[in-house]
Amino acid sequence: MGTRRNAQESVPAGGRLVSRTRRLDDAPLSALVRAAERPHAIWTAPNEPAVLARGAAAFVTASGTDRFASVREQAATVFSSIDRPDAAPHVARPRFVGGFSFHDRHDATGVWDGFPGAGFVLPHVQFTVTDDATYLTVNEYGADATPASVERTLDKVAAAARDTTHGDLAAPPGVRRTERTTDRETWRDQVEQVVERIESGTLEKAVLAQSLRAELDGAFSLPDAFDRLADAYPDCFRFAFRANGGRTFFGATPERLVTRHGGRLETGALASTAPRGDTPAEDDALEADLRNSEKYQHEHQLVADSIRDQLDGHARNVATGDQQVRKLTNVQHLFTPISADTDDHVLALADALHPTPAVGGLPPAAALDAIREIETFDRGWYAAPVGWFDADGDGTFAVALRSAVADDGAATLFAGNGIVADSDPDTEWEEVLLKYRPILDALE
Ligand SMILES: C=C(O[C@@H]1C=C(C(=O)O)C=C[C@H]1O)C(=O)O
Repeated sequence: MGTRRNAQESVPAGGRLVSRTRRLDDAPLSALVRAAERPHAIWTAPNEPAVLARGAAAFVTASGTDRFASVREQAATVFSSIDRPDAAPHVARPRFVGGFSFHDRHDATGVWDGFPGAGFVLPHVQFTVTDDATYLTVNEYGADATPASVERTLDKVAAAARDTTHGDLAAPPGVRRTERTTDRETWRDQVEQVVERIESGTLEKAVLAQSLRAELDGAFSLPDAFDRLADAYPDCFRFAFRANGGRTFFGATPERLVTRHGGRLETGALASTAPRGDTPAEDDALEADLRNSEKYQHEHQLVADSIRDQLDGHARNVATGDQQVRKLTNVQHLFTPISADTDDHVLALADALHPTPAVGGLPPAAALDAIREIETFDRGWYAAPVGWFDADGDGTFAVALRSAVADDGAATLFAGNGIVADSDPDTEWEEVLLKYRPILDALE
């Protein structure tokens, strides 16, 4: 993402962070995204402000098993020098936005060229969009950052934002041709391999995924794709991150990894999937099957129990809410909300929780081995944490599902499903295909 800096030169020492905020007249996110041309990052989540990042005041990268802690340390260096008026609106405070790779060992090559093991941008120009207002925050970091230069940028960007008009939603680019990393036969074989490992007692559950390359008829437009996802998946976390070479990783995921706000954390288990019905009666019947199925309940319970275990040492007073069914446009899932008290930084919580067995499996190490050995594509940032954090350690991370990485002419989509002892390869295949729908519908 963002700049060409590597880990060693991520954050120059001895800088200071100057941050100033101004409230703008009505400027909706969609119009700002259209005007931004090449935003570094876009983040929207249910019940929290949206963040749009243009340019980088600082960019931190990291790799390997320590990448969560490394990002936190580098960001702390930047935040420690902050010059920002006490009266500045808290909602528009500077936030790092970015994400992680799924695996500890990650190669930023192929479609993932430009996406490091961890990459977070502190926006130079940061728009924070709430239900009531849009704020413009300008951040500058360096030995020569001054309030005067920040104010000049504020003037310029605020004037340009006043002239921002909404612009029209164009027709989607259209998909000319699709190509799978995994054909149906290979998928059957992969599911059987997982089931064999489960039967031999080394594994309880593993999530198998695949990818789909879609060649586009027209040019990919992030603002259009983003607007379409907003219409179809209003309750999801929508995100987009742009890498150096010009590729964009984007999606609309229903899965919160964790939110930390003050001393409270919110997470949950989202696992087990059924299609939506064509009629209300059919939909109710599918929901009843999901709720009453021993297989789906087992698969779901493994995730909920594991999340509580993963929070051990990071949270107190862990409370589990009643199981619900989350209905999305394409599928329905079992969902169990979990909340707790915590003193940890959101990055420490994301580190502890990633990957939950909703996208990895159990036991965790055996599941990750199975995924690495059996899957025939590179997960990159798919199914990994994406989100934001601030100077206080508050933030939100979502699990980057229902996602794709796109350049001008093609998009690679990702989708997977949990495999347990009694999984049927053909049923799993159909469920996986449904998970491509959000992105395919935004492109076709
Ligand atoms: C792996 C994906 O989804 C995950 C797997 C699910 C399942 O196994 O039923 C359900 C929701 C997600 O936790 C995906 O969307 O690619």
